[in-house]
Amino acid sequence: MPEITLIMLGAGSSSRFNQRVKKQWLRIEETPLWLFATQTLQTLFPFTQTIVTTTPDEMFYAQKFSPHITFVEGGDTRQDSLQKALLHVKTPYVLVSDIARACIDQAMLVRLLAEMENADIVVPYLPVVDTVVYEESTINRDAIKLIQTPQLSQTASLKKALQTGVIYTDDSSAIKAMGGKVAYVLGHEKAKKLTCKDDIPTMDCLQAPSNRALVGYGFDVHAYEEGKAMMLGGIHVHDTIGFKAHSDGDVAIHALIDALLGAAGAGDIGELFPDNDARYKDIDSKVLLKEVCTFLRKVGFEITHCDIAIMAEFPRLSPFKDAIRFCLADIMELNPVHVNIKATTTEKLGFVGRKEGVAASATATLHYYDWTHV
Ligand SMILES: C[C@@](CO)(OP(=O)(O)O)[C@H](O)COP(=O)(O)OP(=O)(O)OC[C@H]1O[C@@H](n2ccc(N)nc2=O)[C@H](O)[C@@H]1O
Repeated sequence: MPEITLIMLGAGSSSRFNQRVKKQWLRIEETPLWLFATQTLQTLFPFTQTIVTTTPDEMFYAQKFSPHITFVEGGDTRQDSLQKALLHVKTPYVLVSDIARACIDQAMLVRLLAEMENADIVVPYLPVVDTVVYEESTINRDAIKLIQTPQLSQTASLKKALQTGVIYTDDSSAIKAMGGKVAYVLGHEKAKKLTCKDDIPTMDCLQAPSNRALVGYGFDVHAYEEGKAMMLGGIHVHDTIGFKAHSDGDVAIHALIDALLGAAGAGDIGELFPDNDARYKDIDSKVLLKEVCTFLRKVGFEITHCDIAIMAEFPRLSPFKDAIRFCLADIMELNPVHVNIKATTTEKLGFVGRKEGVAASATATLHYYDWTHV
């Protein structure tokens, strides 16, 4: 069995998809597209290693989906990402595909494998069936090939071809420019690339996202600190007694952020915003909440509900509950009725009862972005 590494290129900006969600993160049932495309190919061949390129800000989250994939930070261009991934390839052959081509079939891969020892690269293509006019002249359409991926290269040839510094739109162009041998095999209509949202209905291998509700839980505590304002739920609730914290100490927002991250399986607030990072010194936690909501929508979630309980003997929060609700609803772009705020004392018990600090817990509910109605 030939040793082949699979490289899946998924670090694109998804700009032409032009939705809040990036196309890489559309869910097929509960699987993000990048993992669905990867697993589709992995079921067709026992690759020695699988490498996925992703953007730096999504890397931490993508890694939570599989311990068996090598994740590599992508570059500014497809070719940059490919060259970074190739640094990790040790096998004589490499299959390079775009996660946007998610519907690859076995027969197409078999055709690529059949030619792999006869060329530097094997490339799937589609013939042109329409009449083609080039600069007002009709040209011979039989001479045209519409190139697809995945493309199967001899690793050494591909690495060498990309060293010239010239930017190519695909691997075969680079190898051809180097004088390498290119073998063409018939591709498949199904292997079309998901580029714009209107392409979705043509991707017949994609199942609709799950409609399961995903619920997360968060909890945080902060001690009082005199000499600073208290921000709670995004609202200024006291002038001279605030919270001891690296940020503004908004314990309600921190619990809410942990609940949102929990529902997505994305870890906790301290992983995203380390409390020793100068960027977050005295930061307004509303900024952190907005960043988390934007990230969650980018990676394929809709935010549907949250419920926060604040445990405090001081200050009295009833006068602020509605202001907190509307403030957080605005940041999360939620109907305020779906942002519930509760406050309770602990009947003088524990650190809250002794007025040493405030605790907050929260739940948050997410759903997968439903692309079937795009
Ligand atoms: C908001 C920030 C940023 O300014 O700081 P504060 O303003 O609260 O101080 C932080 O995100 C606030 O993170 P938070 O998670 O509440 O702080 P901590 O309780 O100290 O935990 C910090 C990090 O250490 C990890 N941690 C915590 C406890 C523990 N026994 N083992 C751990 O590994 C947590 O997973 C977390 O990622």
